[in-house]
Amino acid sequence: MTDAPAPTPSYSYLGPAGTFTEAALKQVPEARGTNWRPVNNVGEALADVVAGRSVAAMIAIENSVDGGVSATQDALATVPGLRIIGEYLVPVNFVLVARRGTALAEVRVVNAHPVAYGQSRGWLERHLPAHGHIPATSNVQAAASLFEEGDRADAAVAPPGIVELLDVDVLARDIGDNPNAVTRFVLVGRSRELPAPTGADKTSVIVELPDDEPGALLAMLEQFSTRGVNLSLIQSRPIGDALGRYRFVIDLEGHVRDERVADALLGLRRFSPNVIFLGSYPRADRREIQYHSKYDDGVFVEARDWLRGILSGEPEG
Ligand SMILES: O=C(O)C(=O)Cc1ccccc1
Repeated sequence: MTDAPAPTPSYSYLGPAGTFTEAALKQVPEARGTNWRPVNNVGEALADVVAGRSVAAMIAIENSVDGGVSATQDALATVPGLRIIGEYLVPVNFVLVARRGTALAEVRVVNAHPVAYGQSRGWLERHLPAHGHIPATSNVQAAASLFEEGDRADAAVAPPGIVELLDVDVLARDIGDNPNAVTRFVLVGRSRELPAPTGADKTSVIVELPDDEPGALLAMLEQFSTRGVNLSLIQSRPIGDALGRYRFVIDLEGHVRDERVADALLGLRRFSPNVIFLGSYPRADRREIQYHSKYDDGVFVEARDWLRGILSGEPEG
């Protein structure tokens, strides 16, 4: 009897095909030749991972113009059991498209993904000052909706590649507020296995501050500064249960297998009522992490050995 072949794994991404999220997934070598599941939102992508329908999901987490994608940050804070396993960067720029024959002067209402809208607002306000906005689930869906019955929009903000997918006129190119805009995506799975350190890693955590403790924010930051750990992102998000309660989404330079990072996480864990470890993974830009030699692994190991010696009554050498 022969074993049945293992089922082809699936990866979830914000669809339909042609989105920037799909471009990010194309950068993942392990995803080649697998099933790709187009979904409508971050929640659906992560639910696929939690239920085991997909091994991982590609989700947008931050862009250089509009900042953190709050739906993603909040989902990572509240859906248990998720791990970030990789980071990918995609340059983004946008075109304004319409059904064939539409003139720019006729555009009253624009379909756009909220994050894309946030990045094209300057152009839209200058050229279509009285426009209305209808939110779309993705950049490609914004344009696809123009062909759906009952859609009230005259134009859509979409990726330049949309012209290969849909029969549209391009009313304007490069309508993004920043021509060098980049979106950062993360690949999120469930595996507890830590990727090996590469020397160019990031670690993501979400940390809650203790209530009503003066200086708590400073105490949190000291955990990093006293171990020479640099942060590449720190952003607060409301916890949502009461005014004035926040959690911090933090990306730090290094891998949890680096002694200085592990020691900083121990410090965080002692002080914070809730620390969520979201993963250690290679940085998208593969830039090697620089830190002072006084935070080398060997320095932490030596200090531990010294203490162990004291506790076990060894003579000091
Ligand atoms: O992946 C897409 O195309 C999206 O719709 C999400 C998005 C929105 C804006 C910038 C990058 C990704």
